[in-house]
Amino acid sequence: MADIELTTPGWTHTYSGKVRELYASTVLPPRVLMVATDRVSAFDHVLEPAIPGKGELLTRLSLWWFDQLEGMPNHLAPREEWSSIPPEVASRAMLVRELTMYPIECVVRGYLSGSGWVEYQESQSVCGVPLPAGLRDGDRLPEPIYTPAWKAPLGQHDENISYERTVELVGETVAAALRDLSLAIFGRASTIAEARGVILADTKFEFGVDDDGVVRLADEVLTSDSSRYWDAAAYASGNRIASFDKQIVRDWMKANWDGTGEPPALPADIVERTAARYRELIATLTGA
Ligand SMILES: Nc1ncnc(-c2cnn(Cc3cccc(F)c3)c2)c1Cl
Repeated sequence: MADIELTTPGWTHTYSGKVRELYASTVLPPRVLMVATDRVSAFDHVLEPAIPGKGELLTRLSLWWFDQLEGMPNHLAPREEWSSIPPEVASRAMLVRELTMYPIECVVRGYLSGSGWVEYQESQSVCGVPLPAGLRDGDRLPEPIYTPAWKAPLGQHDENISYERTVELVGETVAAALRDLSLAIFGRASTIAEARGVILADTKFEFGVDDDGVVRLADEVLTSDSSRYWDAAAYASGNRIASFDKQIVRDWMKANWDGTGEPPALPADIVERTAARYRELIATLTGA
Protein backbone atom coordinates (compact mmCIF):
# COMPACT_ATOMS: atom_id res chain seq x y z
CA MET A 1 0.00 0.00 0.00
CA ALA A 2 1.71 3.20 -1.18
CA ASP A 3 0.55 5.26 1.80
CA ILE A 4 2.22 2.80 4.16
CA GLU A 5 5.79 4.05 3.58
CA LEU A 6 6.81 7.02 5.72
CA THR A 7 7.84 10.24 3.99
CA THR A 8 10.64 10.65 6.57
CA PRO A 9 13.76 8.82 5.27
CA GLY A 10 15.51 6.12 7.33
CA TRP A 11 12.57 3.75 7.86
CA THR A 12 11.54 0.60 5.98
CA HIS A 13 8.05 -0.81 6.38
CA THR A 14 8.32 -4.42 7.62
CA TYR A 15 4.93 -5.57 8.97
CA SER A 16 1.28 -4.71 8.66
CA GLY A 17 -0.97 -5.81 11.50
CA LYS A 18 -4.75 -5.28 11.36
CA VAL A 19 -4.47 -1.95 13.15
CA ARG A 20 -0.73 -1.33 13.45
CA GLU A 21 2.35 -0.97 11.23
CA LEU A 22 5.95 -1.88 11.97
CA TYR A 23 9.01 -0.19 10.48
CA ALA A 24 12.71 -1.03 10.79
CA SER A 25 15.29 1.67 11.18
CA THR A 26 17.90 1.79 8.43
CA VAL A 27 20.18 4.15 10.33
CA LEU A 28 19.81 3.77 14.12
CA PRO A 29 21.07 0.72 16.04
CA PRO A 30 18.53 -2.12 15.76
CA ARG A 31 15.34 -0.20 16.43
CA VAL A 32 11.72 -0.83 15.45
CA LEU A 33 9.02 1.81 15.05
CA MET A 34 5.56 0.59 16.13
CA VAL A 35 2.87 2.80 14.64
CA ALA A 36 -0.75 2.54 15.78
CA THR A 37 -3.36 3.52 13.17
CA ASP A 38 -6.94 4.68 13.75
CA ARG A 39 -8.19 1.41 12.24
CA VAL A 40 -10.47 -0.78 14.34
CA SER A 41 -10.88 -4.51 13.96
CA ALA A 42 -13.48 -6.95 15.25
CA PHE A 43 -14.38 -10.52 14.34
CA ASP A 44 -11.11 -10.77 12.40
CA HIS A 45 -12.07 -7.94 10.05
CA VAL A 46 -10.71 -4.43 9.76
CA LEU A 47 -13.83 -2.26 9.90
CA GLU A 48 -14.63 1.01 8.13
CA PRO A 49 -14.41 3.86 8.91
CA ALA A 50 -11.43 4.40 11.19
CA ILE A 51 -11.98 5.75 14.72
CA PRO A 52 -10.51 9.28 14.86
CA GLY A 53 -7.74 9.51 17.47
CA LYS A 54 -7.68 5.79 18.32
CA GLY A 55 -4.01 5.28 17.37
CA GLU A 56 -2.87 8.19 19.52
CA LEU A 57 -5.07 7.22 22.49
CA LEU A 58 -3.87 3.62 22.55
CA THR A 59 -0.25 4.68 22.17
CA ARG A 60 -0.61 7.06 25.13
CA LEU A 61 -2.19 4.24 27.14
CA SER A 62 0.67 1.84 26.39
CA LEU A 63 3.27 4.45 27.30
CA TRP A 64 1.45 5.26 30.55
CA TRP A 65 1.36 1.58 31.51
CA PHE A 66 5.03 1.05 30.70
CA ASP A 67 5.75 3.89 33.13
CA GLN A 68 3.42 2.43 35.79
CA LEU A 69 5.17 -0.92 35.51
CA GLU A 70 8.54 0.44 36.55
CA GLY A 71 10.99 -2.32 37.44
CA MET A 72 9.73 -4.49 34.58
CA PRO A 73 12.29 -4.30 31.73
CA ASN A 74 10.49 -3.29 28.54
CA HIS A 75 11.33 -2.76 24.91
CA LEU A 76 11.08 1.04 24.79
CA ALA A 77 14.18 2.64 23.31
CA PRO A 78 15.94 5.19 25.56
CA ARG A 79 13.92 8.43 25.61
CA GLU A 80 16.88 10.41 24.19
CA GLU A 81 16.41 8.53 20.90
CA TRP A 82 12.77 9.47 20.56
CA SER A 83 13.55 12.70 18.70
CA SER A 84 14.29 10.44 15.71
CA ILE A 85 10.63 9.36 15.48
CA PRO A 86 9.16 10.73 12.24
CA PRO A 87 6.96 13.75 13.07
CA GLU A 88 4.24 12.45 10.74
CA VAL A 89 3.46 9.58 13.17
CA ALA A 90 5.05 10.83 16.42
CA SER A 91 1.77 11.08 18.39
CA ARG A 92 0.92 7.44 17.72
CA ALA A 93 4.29 5.70 17.54
CA MET A 94 6.69 3.98 19.91
CA LEU A 95 10.41 3.60 19.21
CA VAL A 96 11.47 0.24 20.58
CA ARG A 97 14.55 -1.98 20.78
CA GLU A 98 14.48 -4.77 18.24
CA LEU A 99 13.98 -7.99 20.22
CA THR A 100 13.75 -11.66 19.37
CA MET A 101 10.06 -12.13 20.07
CA TYR A 102 8.73 -15.26 21.79
CA PRO A 103 5.94 -16.87 19.73
CA ILE A 104 3.59 -16.84 22.71
CA GLU A 105 0.59 -14.64 23.45
CA CYS A 106 0.69 -14.47 27.25
CA VAL A 107 -3.02 -14.17 28.07
CA VAL A 108 -4.10 -13.60 31.68
CA ARG A 109 -7.76 -13.73 32.69
CA GLY A 110 -9.07 -12.35 35.97
CA TYR A 111 -12.75 -12.69 35.01
CA LEU A 112 -14.84 -15.16 33.09
CA SER A 113 -16.10 -13.68 29.82
CA GLY A 114 -15.95 -13.90 26.03
CA SER A 115 -14.55 -17.15 24.66
CA GLY A 116 -13.63 -18.15 28.23
CA TRP A 117 -17.29 -18.13 29.26
CA VAL A 118 -18.29 -20.21 26.23
CA GLU A 119 -15.60 -22.78 26.98
CA TYR A 120 -16.40 -22.83 30.72
CA GLN A 121 -20.05 -23.69 30.01
CA GLU A 122 -18.95 -26.72 27.98
CA SER A 123 -16.05 -27.95 30.11
CA GLN A 124 -16.01 -26.08 33.43
CA SER A 125 -12.47 -25.06 32.45
CA VAL A 126 -10.75 -22.39 30.37
CA CYS A 127 -7.84 -23.38 28.12
CA GLY A 128 -7.54 -26.58 30.13
CA VAL A 129 -7.43 -24.77 33.47
CA PRO A 130 -10.13 -26.33 35.71
CA LEU A 131 -12.44 -23.82 37.46
CA PRO A 132 -14.97 -24.16 40.30
CA ALA A 133 -18.59 -24.98 39.39
CA GLY A 134 -21.34 -22.39 39.48
CA LEU A 135 -19.55 -19.42 37.92
CA ARG A 136 -21.65 -17.03 35.81
CA ASP A 137 -20.72 -14.91 32.79
CA GLY A 138 -18.58 -11.99 33.95
CA ASP A 139 -17.72 -13.50 37.36
CA ARG A 140 -14.34 -12.72 38.91
CA LEU A 141 -12.17 -15.86 38.98
CA PRO A 142 -10.87 -17.10 42.34
CA GLU A 143 -7.36 -16.29 41.08
CA PRO A 144 -6.20 -14.86 37.71
CA ILE A 145 -5.32 -17.67 35.30
CA TYR A 146 -2.57 -17.83 32.67
CA THR A 147 -3.94 -19.15 29.37
CA PRO A 148 -1.24 -18.82 26.70
CA ALA A 149 -1.73 -19.01 22.97
CA TRP A 150 0.66 -19.80 20.16
CA LYS A 151 1.27 -16.66 18.12
CA ALA A 152 0.29 -17.77 14.65
CA PRO A 153 1.78 -15.98 11.65
CA LEU A 154 0.05 -12.64 11.05
CA GLY A 155 -3.44 -13.06 9.77
CA GLN A 156 -3.94 -16.56 11.16
CA HIS A 157 -5.79 -17.33 14.38
CA ASP A 158 -3.76 -17.62 17.56
CA GLU A 159 -4.21 -21.09 19.02
CA ASN A 160 -4.74 -21.71 22.74
CA ILE A 161 -2.00 -23.98 24.06
CA SER A 162 -1.18 -25.56 27.42
CA TYR A 163 1.61 -24.34 29.68
CA GLU A 164 3.41 -27.63 28.91
CA ARG A 165 3.31 -26.74 25.20
CA THR A 166 4.95 -23.39 25.96
CA VAL A 167 7.76 -25.32 27.69
CA GLU A 168 8.25 -27.29 24.47
CA LEU A 169 8.32 -24.02 22.50
CA VAL A 170 10.66 -21.89 24.64
CA GLY A 171 12.07 -24.21 27.31
CA GLU A 172 11.20 -24.55 31.00
CA THR A 173 13.08 -21.49 32.30
CA VAL A 174 11.61 -19.01 29.80
CA ALA A 175 8.13 -20.61 29.92
CA ALA A 176 8.08 -20.21 33.71
CA ALA A 177 9.37 -16.63 33.45
CA LEU A 178 6.70 -15.64 30.90
CA ARG A 179 3.97 -17.16 33.08
CA ASP A 180 5.24 -15.60 36.33
CA LEU A 181 5.88 -12.19 34.76
CA SER A 182 2.44 -12.19 33.10
CA LEU A 183 0.63 -13.03 36.35
CA ALA A 184 2.70 -10.50 38.33
CA ILE A 185 2.13 -7.67 35.82
CA PHE A 186 -1.58 -8.50 35.62
CA GLY A 187 -1.83 -8.35 39.42
CA ARG A 188 -0.14 -4.95 39.59
CA ALA A 189 -2.12 -3.55 36.65
CA SER A 190 -5.42 -4.80 38.14
CA THR A 191 -4.65 -3.07 41.44
CA ILE A 192 -3.73 0.20 39.68
CA ALA A 193 -6.84 0.05 37.47
CA GLU A 194 -9.23 -0.84 40.32
CA ALA A 195 -7.86 2.08 42.37
CA ARG A 196 -9.19 4.21 39.48
CA GLY A 197 -12.58 2.53 39.27
CA VAL A 198 -11.73 0.29 36.34
CA ILE A 199 -11.75 -3.51 36.22
CA LEU A 200 -9.07 -5.17 34.09
CA ALA A 201 -10.91 -8.34 33.07
CA ASP A 202 -8.22 -9.88 30.87
CA THR A 203 -5.20 -8.95 28.77
CA LYS A 204 -2.48 -10.29 26.46
CA PHE A 205 1.24 -9.64 26.89
CA GLU A 206 4.06 -10.31 24.47
CA PHE A 207 7.70 -10.62 25.47
CA GLY A 208 10.99 -10.70 23.62
CA VAL A 209 14.64 -11.12 24.52
CA ASP A 210 17.45 -8.67 23.72
CA ASP A 211 21.04 -9.40 22.68
CA ASP A 212 22.09 -9.42 26.34
CA GLY A 213 19.53 -12.11 27.16
CA VAL A 214 17.23 -9.74 29.04
CA VAL A 215 13.55 -10.76 28.77
CA ARG A 216 11.55 -7.59 28.06
CA LEU A 217 7.87 -6.74 28.06
CA ALA A 218 7.19 -5.85 24.43
CA ASP A 219 4.52 -4.95 21.87
CA GLU A 220 1.57 -2.82 23.09
CA VAL A 221 0.69 -3.23 26.75
CA LEU A 222 -2.70 -3.10 28.48
CA THR A 223 -4.44 -1.19 25.69
CA SER A 224 -8.14 -1.56 24.93
CA ASP A 225 -7.09 -3.57 21.87
CA SER A 226 -5.14 -6.10 23.95
CA SER A 227 -7.35 -6.05 27.07
CA ARG A 228 -10.93 -5.98 28.32
CA TYR A 229 -11.70 -3.08 30.66
CA TRP A 230 -14.97 -2.69 32.55
CA ASP A 231 -16.41 0.14 34.60
CA ALA A 232 -16.14 -1.06 38.23
CA ALA A 233 -19.16 0.91 39.49
CA ALA A 234 -21.38 -0.39 36.69
CA TYR A 235 -20.11 -3.93 37.33
CA ALA A 236 -20.86 -3.62 41.06
CA SER A 237 -24.44 -2.58 40.28
CA GLY A 238 -24.86 -5.68 38.13
CA ASN A 239 -24.25 -4.06 34.74
CA ARG A 240 -21.81 -6.51 33.25
CA ILE A 241 -21.52 -5.01 29.83
CA ALA A 242 -20.33 -1.46 30.56
CA SER A 243 -17.05 -2.15 28.91
CA PHE A 244 -14.48 0.43 27.90
CA ASP A 245 -13.19 -1.49 24.94
CA LYS A 246 -14.61 -2.39 21.57
CA GLN A 247 -17.87 -3.79 22.97
CA ILE A 248 -19.86 -0.95 21.34
CA VAL A 249 -18.49 -2.00 17.95
CA ARG A 250 -18.89 -5.72 18.62
CA ASP A 251 -22.48 -5.34 19.78
CA TRP A 252 -23.39 -3.22 16.73
CA MET A 253 -21.72 -5.75 14.41
CA LYS A 254 -23.59 -8.64 16.04
CA ALA A 255 -26.87 -6.81 15.53
CA ASN A 256 -26.14 -5.67 11.96
CA TRP A 257 -24.01 -8.29 10.26
CA ASP A 258 -24.62 -11.99 9.72
CA GLY A 259 -20.89 -12.70 9.58
CA THR A 260 -20.76 -13.44 5.85
CA GLY A 261 -19.17 -11.28 3.18
CA GLU A 262 -17.73 -7.86 3.95
CA PRO A 263 -18.91 -6.28 7.22
CA PRO A 264 -21.09 -3.13 6.91
CA ALA A 265 -19.59 0.29 7.57
CA LEU A 266 -19.98 1.56 11.14
CA PRO A 267 -22.51 4.39 11.46
CA ALA A 268 -21.24 7.80 12.59
CA ASP A 269 -22.78 7.54 16.07
CA ILE A 270 -21.05 4.19 16.74
CA VAL A 271 -17.74 5.69 15.59
CA GLU A 272 -18.19 8.72 17.86
CA ARG A 273 -19.34 6.67 20.88
CA THR A 274 -16.35 4.37 20.46
CA ALA A 275 -13.93 7.31 20.22
CA ALA A 276 -15.54 8.80 23.33
CA ARG A 277 -15.15 5.49 25.19
CA TYR A 278 -11.44 5.33 24.34
CA ARG A 279 -10.99 8.93 25.53
CA GLU A 280 -12.93 8.17 28.71
CA LEU A 281 -10.77 5.14 29.52
CA ILE A 282 -7.51 7.04 29.05
CA ALA A 283 -8.81 9.98 31.11
CA THR A 284 -10.05 7.65 33.89
CA LEU A 285 -6.81 5.68 34.09
CA THR A 286 -4.16 8.31 33.40
CA GLY A 287 -5.98 11.42 34.57
CA ALA A 288 -4.91 13.15 31.34
N1 LIG B 1 10.35 -4.87 20.16
C1 LIG B 1 10.10 -5.67 19.07
N2 LIG B 1 11.14 -6.18 18.37
C2 LIG B 1 10.90 -6.95 17.29
N3 LIG B 1 9.66 -7.24 16.85
C3 LIG B 1 8.58 -6.77 17.51
C4 LIG B 1 7.25 -7.16 16.98
C5 LIG B 1 7.05 -8.06 15.93
N4 LIG B 1 5.71 -8.19 15.72
N5 LIG B 1 5.08 -7.43 16.62
C6 LIG B 1 3.59 -7.35 16.67
C7 LIG B 1 3.18 -6.39 15.57
C8 LIG B 1 2.78 -6.89 14.34
C9 LIG B 1 2.38 -5.98 13.34
C10 LIG B 1 2.40 -4.63 13.55
C11 LIG B 1 2.82 -4.18 14.80
F1 LIG B 1 2.87 -2.87 15.02
C12 LIG B 1 3.22 -5.06 15.81
C13 LIG B 1 5.98 -6.78 17.39
C14 LIG B 1 8.77 -5.95 18.64
CL1 LIG B 1 7.44 -5.31 19.53
